[in-house]
Amino acid sequence: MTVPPTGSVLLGAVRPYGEGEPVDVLVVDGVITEIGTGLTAPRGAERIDGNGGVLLPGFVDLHTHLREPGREDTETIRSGSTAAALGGYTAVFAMANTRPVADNSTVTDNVWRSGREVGLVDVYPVGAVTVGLGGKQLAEMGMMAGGAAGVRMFSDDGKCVDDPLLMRRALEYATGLGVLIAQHAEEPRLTVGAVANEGPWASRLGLAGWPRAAEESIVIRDALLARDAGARVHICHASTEGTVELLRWAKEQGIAITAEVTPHHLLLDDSLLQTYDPINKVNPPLREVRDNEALRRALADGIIDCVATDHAPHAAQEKCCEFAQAKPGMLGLQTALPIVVETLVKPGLLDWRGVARVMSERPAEIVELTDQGRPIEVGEPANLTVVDPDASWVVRGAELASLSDNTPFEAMTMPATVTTTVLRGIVTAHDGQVTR
Ligand SMILES: NC(=O)N[C@@H](CC(=O)O)C(=O)O
Ligand SMILES: [Zn+2]
Repeated sequence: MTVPPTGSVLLGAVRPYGEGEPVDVLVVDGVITEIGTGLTAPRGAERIDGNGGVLLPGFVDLHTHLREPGREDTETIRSGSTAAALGGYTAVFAMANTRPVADNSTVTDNVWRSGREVGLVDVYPVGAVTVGLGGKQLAEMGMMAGGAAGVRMFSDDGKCVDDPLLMRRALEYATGLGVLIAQHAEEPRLTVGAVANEGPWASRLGLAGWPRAAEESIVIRDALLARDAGARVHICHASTEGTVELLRWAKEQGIAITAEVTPHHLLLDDSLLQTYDPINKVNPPLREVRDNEALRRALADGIIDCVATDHAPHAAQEKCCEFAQAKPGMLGLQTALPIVVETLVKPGLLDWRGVARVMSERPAEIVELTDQGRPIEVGEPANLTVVDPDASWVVRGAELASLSDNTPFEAMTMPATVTTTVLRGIVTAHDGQVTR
């Protein structure tokens, strides 16, 4: 593996974890070398004024869809990396449901190399669990794990590995390889034709319901499979109150299960469907207010480990048709942090240390990254994000860096802004612009 480039920068007047008086943070060759006041930038180092902003470890997204290869009209590794850097991310995990599917090391290594070439964020390819996401035959996980990309997470996301025996084998195989399986928990026999949360809104609007049991039955099944296999399992985009209770139970039993929640499942509920606007169509579907509340509490108390965006770009023509025909998925990279501020920081459920935990530290731990999600201390790698906690802005899909516009937060006011992102000492984004 080639050594990645590093940079030197002086971040002036920042508040690590939003605590105390502003300090300067000096980064030399990608490593934090000094934290104090009145520091001067060595020759060649850039100086960025943090204006008293909150300094956090760079965010790590375990669930991003970059659409390259195959649908470069909707997102590329470059455009998605740009959105990620502007959103405060220093690492993203690019899901395998590309065309061709990332079920072999040629694809995963190419995604890895392209991410490095762009250089705005570390792009970690996720390998498919099964060949072609077909759910029938295990993919060559060992080859992908052993390739240049060193794939560390596998998922058929977009589809569930619904065959229990195959899932059991995948968990056993992954354990041997020391990698993680992330499950899109959806029992497909319960969601035939389903497009909206099963509940009063779906009934009223005549939309086919996606029952909670479709998610929860797979969550509990996979917890038990992981228990028996002595394996770790990660649950993608948890969306229901019931899933929270099952995760709580499984964790109490000592089962090695982790889970993520998306910003949209923290903030939005299925009453939005009354507009019939397919912009609000997503998998799993937007649920109910009680689910939003349960998911927020679960994130605050650690039952849900982290926030993941499920950034899912789609072309305008795939989002403007009938609700039932539209593609599911919504953008997320540039709005994730402000939504965490809105739903957790403002109500007092999380402080900035907690934000660092759910956006950076836990996701890095889950995939065993040793250079991300690290404490802001001398000697640590400088993957960092500066947030202006009071700079509000209005979301305009057309102005986001993604090649697609499908944000459900159009025209909403976001309460906070990522101002600077630093990857190994290289400023990748500052004041709304990427640097490369
Ligand atoms: N979440 C979605 O609604 N869509 C994702 C797939 C997925 O994450 O399940 C996509 O690839 O578009
Ligand atoms: Zn999914």
